[in-house]
Amino acid sequence: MRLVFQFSFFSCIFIPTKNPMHTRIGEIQSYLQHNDHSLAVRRILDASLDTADMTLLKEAIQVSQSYRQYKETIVPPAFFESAHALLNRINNATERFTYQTTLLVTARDIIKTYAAGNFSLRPISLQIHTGDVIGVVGENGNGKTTLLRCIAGQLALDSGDLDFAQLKEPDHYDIKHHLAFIPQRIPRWYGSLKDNLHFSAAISGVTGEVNNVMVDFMLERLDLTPYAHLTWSQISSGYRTRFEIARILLQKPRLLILDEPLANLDINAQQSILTDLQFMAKSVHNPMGILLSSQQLHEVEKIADTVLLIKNGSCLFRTGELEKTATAFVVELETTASRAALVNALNGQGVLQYNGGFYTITSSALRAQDILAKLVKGNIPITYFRDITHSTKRFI
Ligand SMILES: Nc1ncnc2c1ncn2[C@@H]1O[C@H](COP(=O)(O)OP(=O)(O)OP(=O)(O)O)[C@@H](O)[C@H]1O
Repeated sequence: MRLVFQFSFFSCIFIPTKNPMHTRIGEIQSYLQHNDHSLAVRRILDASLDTADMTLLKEAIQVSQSYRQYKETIVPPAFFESAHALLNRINNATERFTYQTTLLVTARDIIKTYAAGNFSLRPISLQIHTGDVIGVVGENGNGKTTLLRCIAGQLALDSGDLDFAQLKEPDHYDIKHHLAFIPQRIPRWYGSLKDNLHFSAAISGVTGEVNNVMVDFMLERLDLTPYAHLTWSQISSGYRTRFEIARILLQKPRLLILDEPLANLDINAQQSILTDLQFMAKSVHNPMGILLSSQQLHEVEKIADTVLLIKNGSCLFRTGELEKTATAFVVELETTASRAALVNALNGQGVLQYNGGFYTITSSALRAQDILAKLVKGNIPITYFRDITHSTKRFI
């Protein structure tokens, strides 16, 4: 159990929230105030990166390294003092920052059929701007990877077109350097994790002292510092995913495409990597567009601006459209109660469907909270409840 030291100094901090960076800094202060230290440290690292100031970056690395010593113990006032002092300096350094989005890529009616096999990706269109997080969800074999590889320029299209707004008449080489693609199976590397990061940064033109600082930064940011000296075979597949994200981020891509990044991560790491990616995409100074595929649709829906549900190669729905088309309220429920008890509690105002493990309740009259109220009133034991009215889950 972690013991927490409450530092009253924070109650008197005030930073006006007139620009997006100030809003972010205000949020970080709130994390610190509410003892969400780990999240605060990750966000301090991100905010320092936004300043592109090596001195602030080094201080943020120190704050993060010192925090690691306090895990499982009392977090002392000195940690809060240095974190707060750094936040003030970041705030001053970002005084004139404004947030702008830029169009990165437009895919229009792209179609792909593999020469071998029967699979076709049907016409799919989408746009990605800096700051966007776009999730592609669907069951196995429905075309998520194919769509991502088409947009990454790795597969030749049968028809439709791909327009990279920032590139004039791009060839494969230009596209490859404009975006970063993290595949589902991460290729093996040799040597230590840290040496590989130094190398990766160097071939992207990051050299000298900046190379050292950026590698230390990424090691801290992706929680890799304790594993820095280890090799491929000495780290778990989840940490290989983190390594690959660190390696790619050192190249500062404008567009990041990740195929099933959650596949090897435990549930806590899934949540934190997704919220971290969302935060990095919306970086005030250096925003990027993110396109990712996953089968974890609830997790992706929590952080993505748009979610595309792919079924048999077609885009069945995308969030936003769902809200317009929803004609009934739908919830998902796990209970030990019998169907008869549920029907009785709902008093005929919902249609029940059992999907093996879960019930789905559809009602045109009752909103999720009304359904919940009726179930509670009917003394129905509930182990899981989720409103999926606006979720792509309705269509799976
Ligand atoms: N190179 C290829 N040649 C022929 N068929 C292929 C090729 N790559 C994929 N396919 C087929 O295309 C279909 C879609 O595959 P894809 O990998 O895009 O699906 P997915 O939704 O990403 O699946 P998963 O969740 O299992 O990764 C599958 O039926 C697959 O067998």
